[in-house]
Amino acid sequence: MSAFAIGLPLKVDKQPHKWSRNLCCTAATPNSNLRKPRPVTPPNVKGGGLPPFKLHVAPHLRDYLQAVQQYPSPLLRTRRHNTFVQPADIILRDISLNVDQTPTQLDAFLKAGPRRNVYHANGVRAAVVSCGGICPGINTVIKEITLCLFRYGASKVFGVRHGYRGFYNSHWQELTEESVVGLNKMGGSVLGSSRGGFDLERIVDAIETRRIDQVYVIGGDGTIMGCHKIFEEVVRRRLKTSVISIPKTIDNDIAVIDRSFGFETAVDEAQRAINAAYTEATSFPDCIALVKLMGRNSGFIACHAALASEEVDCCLIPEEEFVLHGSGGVLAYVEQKLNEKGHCVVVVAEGAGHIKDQGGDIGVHLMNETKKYFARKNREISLKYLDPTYQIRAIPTTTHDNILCILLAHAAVHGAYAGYTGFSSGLINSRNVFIPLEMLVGIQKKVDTMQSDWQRLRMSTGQPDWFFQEDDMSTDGAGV
Ligand SMILES: Nc1ncnc2c1ncn2[C@@H]1O[C@H](COP(=O)(O)OP(=O)(O)O)[C@@H](O)[C@H]1O
Ligand SMILES: O=P(O)(O)OC[C@H]1O[C@](O)(COP(=O)(O)O)[C@@H](O)[C@@H]1O
Ligand SMILES: [Mg+2]
Repeated sequence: MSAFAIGLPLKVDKQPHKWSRNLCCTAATPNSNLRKPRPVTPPNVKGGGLPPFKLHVAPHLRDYLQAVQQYPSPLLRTRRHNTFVQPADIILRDISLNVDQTPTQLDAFLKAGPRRNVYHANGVRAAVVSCGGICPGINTVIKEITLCLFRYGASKVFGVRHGYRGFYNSHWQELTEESVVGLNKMGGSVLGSSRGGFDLERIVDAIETRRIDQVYVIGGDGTIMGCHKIFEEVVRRRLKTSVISIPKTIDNDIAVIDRSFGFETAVDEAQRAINAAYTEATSFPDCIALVKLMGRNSGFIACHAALASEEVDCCLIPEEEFVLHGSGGVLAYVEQKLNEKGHCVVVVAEGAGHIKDQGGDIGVHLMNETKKYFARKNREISLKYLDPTYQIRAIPTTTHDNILCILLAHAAVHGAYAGYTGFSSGLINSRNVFIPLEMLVGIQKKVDTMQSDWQRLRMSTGQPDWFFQEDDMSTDGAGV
């Protein structure tokens, strides 16, 4: 489906530091046939023109259904005209530039929001499903999709139970304006969720036989891969059905977007565990408190929670190699902290050291190795181990996260009504946009240990760069 994401040939001003005011690039706009790009001139800004950009346009029903009809938005009855998004409104992804370098194409996305014209008539039948692990905010997303759909005049909103398998395995639950009241106060997913059970043919059969016009899929990286397959099959069958993803992951590991909903809540909740760990650590002599947090492949929760708490001495994540033993290892560093201040707080993401991949548990391993290390030295320590992993994802959202859920849900519905499909709503530079699904498929976002978040954390905790100190691994045993 790469034809949908359009690379834009651009006229680039050859003069360094001066982008042409009249710089023009070709881009498919929402009203054009995507196979026939037409020129779009970025709006002028004071002091110069916008730099060249590459607009990632979401697929549209018109791309494969020639006869698809356009209607005035039902929202025109209740909204002022100037509150609608214009077809050429875009959001840039790259806002940090080095002006000494030749400008390159900047990634841009269609701004999310309601359009004046829609491609679904009154009486839409929609389905909503949530898949994968639970996460704070799923219920708010379900509630707001439902409410927004009814504002547009939808006739039926179905909740598919327990993830993808629910498309063909169980009865669908009807969602109404009344039934979603108060959902935002509840953790988990009112529809249930699941891993596994993805049967593409049966899922799209169910969508087709139940005459579903819009499918909303709430889920993480695995779910998005499934969602993209559903979209492709829907296109293959030439169904007039918009397929939309609302990215969900507590680990914040979805590419392109600023952050996923629920992440901030999880980081907040993790603070409570770290605070408890700190209180324990400072209440006993020579006390080490160890907190294990979620993050199998990406350590964002551990990194942000440790940074925010300012009470953590050491944070271990999957993205950074480390050694436990030896003079440059984690255990020697913990000992140094005990010597300096009598306590040490360690936060570890569950994927750190990659022993989870072999079925191990890094938290338990670290606890055991720490005990053995100090026993060998005949040093009495206290060790407190906290594992709040499930606790941090089973709660409702905090304020900002709840607003994010509302934005993402509404953006998804606006995009679907505007005829877009095969896209995800998402936040880029704090603005809601439509992201073609294919940009999210198969990529997992990781903490970049060369970038500011991690470097800031190291500056704050004072923990060393383990990688450059591993020459002493041999002194008292094996590494991780
Ligand atoms: N490559 C894939 N193709 C189709 N469906 C997938 C794929 N990977 C995962 N899924 C489905 O997505 C759902 C959720 O996936 P999972 O990886 O458990 O959670 P998450 O979406 O949160 O990453 C499951 O039903 C799973 O079968
Ligand atoms: O025990 P479960 O339900 O499989 O969930 C644990 C896993 O879910 C995660 O939180 C991520 O799941 P999601 O991507 O579905 O949000 C991982 O950090 C963790 O390994
Ligand atoms: Mg996943």
